[in-house]
Amino acid sequence: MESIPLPSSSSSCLLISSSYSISGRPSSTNFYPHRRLRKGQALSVSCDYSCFERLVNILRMYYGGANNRCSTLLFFYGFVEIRDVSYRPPGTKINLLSQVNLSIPEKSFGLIFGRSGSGKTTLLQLLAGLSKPTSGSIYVQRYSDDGEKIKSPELLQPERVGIVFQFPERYFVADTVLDEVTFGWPRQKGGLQLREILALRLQKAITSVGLTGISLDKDPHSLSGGYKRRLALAIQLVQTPDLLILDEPLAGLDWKARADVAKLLKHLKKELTLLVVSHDLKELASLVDQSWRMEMGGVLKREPLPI
Ligand SMILES: Nc1ncnc2c1ncn2[C@@H]1O[C@H](COP(=O)(O)OP(=O)(O)OP(=O)(O)O)[C@@H](O)[C@H]1O
Repeated sequence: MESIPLPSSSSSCLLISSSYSISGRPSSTNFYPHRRLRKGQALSVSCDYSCFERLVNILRMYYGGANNRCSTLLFFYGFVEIRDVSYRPPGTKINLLSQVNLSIPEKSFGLIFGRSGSGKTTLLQLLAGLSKPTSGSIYVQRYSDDGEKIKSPELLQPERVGIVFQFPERYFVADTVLDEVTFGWPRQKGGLQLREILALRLQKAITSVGLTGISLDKDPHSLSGGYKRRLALAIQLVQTPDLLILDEPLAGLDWKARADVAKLLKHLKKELTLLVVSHDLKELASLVDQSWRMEMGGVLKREPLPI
């Protein structure tokens, strides 16, 4: 981990939390290029890999000056790693996945494509913790910016993973949008703090998927196809996952809804790691940072999109 010592009188720090996002909390009014920050307001800047280095240099210049208020500038980034994972359903002799390796950086967009029946959904189910690998492991590893591993790998906790299945609207169970999003939340009255946290999470999820114009009393089944997908995303986002996996997010939508969902995914990529299985390569191509082909027999190969 790189740490740049800055004046000891400083009381706030700027933290680079991954190779793609930068966040900080100024202790007093501060200027960030083109932006004034109020006391206590968090700064979050996202960029794709190509602009990361430039952004870091700007931050070094800006926060490295004599009047800066940062005590440290830390660089580290995390990867979700799948190592040598094989999967054979219990009671069978067929390997559906064979020595799969995959590494996806935080806050990036990975896409897995490949023929029907090759094992893509099976891999997503392992990532979501719905089944366990027969061998191999799935974990989160943090690295410093010089590529050194920081502490031991952490197991990828299923509660930190959101999964949106193919045609998620088929699994809607509630009569209102609000009940659908908050399904499974504690029904007893929690403390004020818990209720505030839940209300904030709800508001953030609804806003980030663009459902603010929709009444929370509306029947989820009466929404348009695109809005049903937004709702399915909100249901997952409200759990604040680190990794969101999506199985065929554009399937069955008309062209307008497909374009809307693709735009929404582009927006979500700034906030969390997305791993998507899709046959809709052209529509998602502009979002993709890394792609893999799943070959029959569950063999995964890193490969550019064939378009
Ligand atoms: N529990 C199971 N027992 C035996 N075979 C299974 C089991 N689950 C899935 N399969 C088989 O594993 C193969 C891979 O299925 P999977 O759904 O992962 O493929 P996929 O690449 O996602 O396909 P598609 O693109 O059509 O969704 C298929 O041949 C499927 O029939």
